[in-house]
Amino acid sequence: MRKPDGKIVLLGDMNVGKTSLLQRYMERRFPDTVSTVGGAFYLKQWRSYNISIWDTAGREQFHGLGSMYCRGATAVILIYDVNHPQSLLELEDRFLGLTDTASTDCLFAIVGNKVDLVEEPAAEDQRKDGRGPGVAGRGGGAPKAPRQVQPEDAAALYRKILKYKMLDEKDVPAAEQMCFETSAKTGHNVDLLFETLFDLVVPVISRQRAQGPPQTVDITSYKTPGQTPSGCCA
Ligand SMILES: Nc1nc2c(ncn2[C@@H]2O[C@H](COP(=O)(O)OP(=O)(O)OP(=O)(O)O)[C@@H](O)[C@H]2O)c(=O)[nH]1
Ligand SMILES: [Mg+2]
Repeated sequence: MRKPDGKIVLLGDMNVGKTSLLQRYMERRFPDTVSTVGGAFYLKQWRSYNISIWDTAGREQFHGLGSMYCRGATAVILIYDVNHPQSLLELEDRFLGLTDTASTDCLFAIVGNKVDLVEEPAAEDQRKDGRGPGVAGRGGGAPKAPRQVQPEDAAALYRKILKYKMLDEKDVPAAEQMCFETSAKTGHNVDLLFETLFDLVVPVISRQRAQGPPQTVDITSYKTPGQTPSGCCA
């Protein structure tokens, strides 16, 4: 098997839907999942590149493995559940530090999943008593609840990440481009998320290739002070 050219890692608290998102994209379905143990990856060919996409475990006891999975990552997708504000806070508190092992030009995307469970106040959904569709939801589907996390909260986290990584907003994709709301259940924005990232990752991979392997010090070209032509204090 050819070594992957790039690596994308999914991080986030347990139950936010990392495995479901990846399966929705790769297998075009929304199967029942079991909580991930360790990690697993898919290979995706995008143009002439092979990209590995790593699903990780959100459970606390596997936390230590996260930085290993992030090693050399070209992009990290940080996932939270739009119905659980704590899962967004965890991204900053518990997961961001794991990305210290990622590539220096690593890209970041922030994803609010399970948006299908959010009760949006659309005009046609308003009941005569002025309340929304209620916990029974529209069309008798899963119970919906008012939105818990605003898109601006995700954009604020994106900017914090840029600060943490000491990146200038001018040199990286804008928050609007890198913050998504998805539903692994309905497929909403799932292709957009992965394919936007693939398109952004490709130039990073080709830039890394052009630069070649990391520079090493060539000790044969090092001159001891005795060999150096004296410049000043001889
Ligand atoms: N309604 C709804 N449920 C979802 C969605 N995505 C995932 N789920 C459900 O949420 C639960 C957890 O999903 P997983 O994909 O296993 O979550 P995970 O982030 O991989 O969890 P860990 O492997 O424990 O870290 C499952 O019951 C999924 O069916 C979504 O977009 N909408
Ligand atoms: Mg999982």
